[in-house]
Amino acid sequence: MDAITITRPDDWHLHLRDDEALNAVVGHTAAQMGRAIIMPNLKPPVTTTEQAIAYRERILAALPEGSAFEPLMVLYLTDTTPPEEIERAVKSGIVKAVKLYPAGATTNSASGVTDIAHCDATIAMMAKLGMPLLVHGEVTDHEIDIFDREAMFIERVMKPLLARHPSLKVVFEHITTQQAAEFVASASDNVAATITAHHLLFNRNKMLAGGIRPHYYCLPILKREQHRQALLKAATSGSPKFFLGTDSAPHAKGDKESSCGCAGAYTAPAAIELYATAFEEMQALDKLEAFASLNGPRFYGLAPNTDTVTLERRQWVMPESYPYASGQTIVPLLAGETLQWAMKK
Ligand SMILES: NC(=O)N[C@@H](CC(=O)O)C(=O)O
Ligand SMILES: [Zn+2]
Ligand SMILES: [Zn+2]
Repeated sequence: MDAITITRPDDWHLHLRDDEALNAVVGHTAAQMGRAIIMPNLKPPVTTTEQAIAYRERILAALPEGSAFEPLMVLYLTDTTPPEEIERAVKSGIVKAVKLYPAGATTNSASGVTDIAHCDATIAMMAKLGMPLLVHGEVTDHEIDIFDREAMFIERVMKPLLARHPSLKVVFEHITTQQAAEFVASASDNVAATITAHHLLFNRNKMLAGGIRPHYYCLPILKREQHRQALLKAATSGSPKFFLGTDSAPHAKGDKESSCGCAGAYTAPAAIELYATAFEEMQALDKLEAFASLNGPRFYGLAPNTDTVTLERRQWVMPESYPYASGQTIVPLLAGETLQWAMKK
């Protein structure tokens, strides 16, 4: 196959940041995706419907002329988010989900949830109103090895949470392990997962063998090959529970190439091309459309996009960097490397 046309995809897990950074990155996603679920881990986080409405306006204002890209907003759950905030969020029509960051688990998660028990009434309201909970699924216990934090989260948090709220819609975000893929596949229909392109394409050797490569450092951290294989299998299985979420997470070059580098891979400039490469590895390009463009809207109760995108087998070189905020630059994943698929402009 030398070209493939699919319904325009959506990104069900995206970081756009704010202000100058937002202006620098939003065009990359808007060129490919019809919609995206916008992560609320700003400084300060987007914790209220009012803040989500204002953030959405800033995103719309930052879009290139004529773009039809639609940001879908998310609230950042805290220990003190009241159930009434969920009612306001549903009423607004623009907030599509609420995000659980265990406090300390990842970038800008300091205001996250210290103990999910504090959120019980609010989560009950979400279950009642059909508001999905998006989960960064890693325990934060410093005793737990960083490579085991996702698998441990399933046992310690995810299973008890679903036992208590069996009808809650849950998206296990950016899954990275065989345990998570198997858990989601065997859970009830209200449980789904996003998978990033980088976790489908790379194992931890890419980050650590023959030199430490900070642009491959993200959370949850890349795992061993066995887990990558399980993710590829899940993404290409045809199950509607798995869908595209890039977790494209921009950080300035200097904040990545540092003695204490930030977590996050910037994949937005070639998101759909990277997924096509991963699906081709499994000889499953015929499964790409469901994963990228159909399963996500179905889970969120939305219609698929009505236009299409075409991918061509054509080599191109990923730029070494793009402009970012405050005169800084941002290094995309696979900077300077040759990609095999290109989106037709
Ligand atoms: N994935 C990451 O490594 N980083 C994300 C946060 C997140 O999604 O956990 C970020 O905001 O930079
Ligand atoms: Zn996360
Ligand atoms: Zn993320």
